[in-house]
Amino acid sequence: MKRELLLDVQGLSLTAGAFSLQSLSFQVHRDDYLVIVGPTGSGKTLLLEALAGLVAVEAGRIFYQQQDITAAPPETRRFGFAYQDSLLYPHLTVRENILFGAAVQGRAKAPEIRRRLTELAEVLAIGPILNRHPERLSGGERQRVSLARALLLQPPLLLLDEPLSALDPQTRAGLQQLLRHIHRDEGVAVIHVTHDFAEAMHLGTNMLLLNEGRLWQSGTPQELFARPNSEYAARFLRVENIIPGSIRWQDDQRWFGTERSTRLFGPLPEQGASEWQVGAPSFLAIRASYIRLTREAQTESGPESESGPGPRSVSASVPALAEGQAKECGWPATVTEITFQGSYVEVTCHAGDCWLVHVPIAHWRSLHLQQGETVWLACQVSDLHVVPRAGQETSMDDGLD
Ligand SMILES: Nc1ncnc2c1ncn2[C@@H]1O[C@H](COP(=O)(O)OP(=O)(O)OP(=O)(O)O)[C@@H](O)[C@H]1O
Repeated sequence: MKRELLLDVQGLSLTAGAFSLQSLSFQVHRDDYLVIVGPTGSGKTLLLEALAGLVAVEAGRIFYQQQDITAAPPETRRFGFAYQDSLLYPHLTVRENILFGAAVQGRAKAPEIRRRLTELAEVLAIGPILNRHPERLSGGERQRVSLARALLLQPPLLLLDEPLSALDPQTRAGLQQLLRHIHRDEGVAVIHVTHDFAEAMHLGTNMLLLNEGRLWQSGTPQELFARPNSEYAARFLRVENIIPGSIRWQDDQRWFGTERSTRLFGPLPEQGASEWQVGAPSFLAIRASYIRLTREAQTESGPESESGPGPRSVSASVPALAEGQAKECGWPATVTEITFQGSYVEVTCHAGDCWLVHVPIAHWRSLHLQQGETVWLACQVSDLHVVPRAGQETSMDDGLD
């Protein structure tokens, strides 16, 4: 079935003070839940405001259902918009704030609007505060009122700017369920800015990573999670293992040679191989949860080099694989630190390079590991992912939560 294209953003650029959004292009289909992530000040709110018509676009075009709405006034766009800081009218009660859009259209007293208000008041648990004024609300209450206002007129497209950031974990989980329901069952497309990685993974069907007003990477959240396209994306998306080294060519295949331990990992998967330049300084980027930790030690082996034994290698041939089993590479390491994290245990291991491994609690219980022990680490060859090394180190302090 052909997917319905709702929003088509082509080369959108604008300037706000010293900041600029630079030629952003992306599409939103009716069945999309697009999450936008990026460090603070990367332009996420400005982008939502441009889509809503609240700031002027300097170049590029925005099409909504094939209509050019680039210069259309905000009230004609019919998008629901829940702001990060709620922006509720202080002189109006919560009820009047929620009904504001309907009142502008002369529909505040319409039976279907009243029904919708009652429904939203119930699911958002704001019934008891409908007659209060915004200054007497908590941050979480304000966010829920803001969501109710955005949802009242059942817009085809919802723009959400960190709508759940001030909520406690339980309320947040409830509202995430509500947003999923609105998206899946009411057929509402959503564009949702968030700093919360778990939220982005849970809700998003697509993801945009913005940095300094530019589109850095787009794809499904799972793609960005497993295969960030740059050192910046890997650090921002909190890939735990970013190991320096370079691409080596051996046995007609690409391998990753680490700088410190001089181990070869591979052969690297074909996917992405065209971007992996042999000899180029790069990083092996692997999630801690993609590495398997076991007690039994295996023997390392690897590609035969014409010039005799090369650096120690960890290859797909070790350990021996049954037919149909995913190819793995493995290497020995020493446990240096063990940290309990609730549902998993983070184990720091040294093998020339430092590796972080996340071991699920159920597996951990049978391991009985101590600091100083030698273990065997392994990952699927298909999970070996290489990112180019940027000119300068990027701070990790502003990544996702
Ligand atoms: N009206 C304005 N005039 C001048 N500069 C602005 C204006 N609006 C936004 N900016 C600047 O544009 C940059 C991007 O702001 P924006 O609010 O879009 O970032 P953000 O990615 O949403 O950040 P956060 O995650 O902190 O909410 C910031 O440096 C901000 O100070």
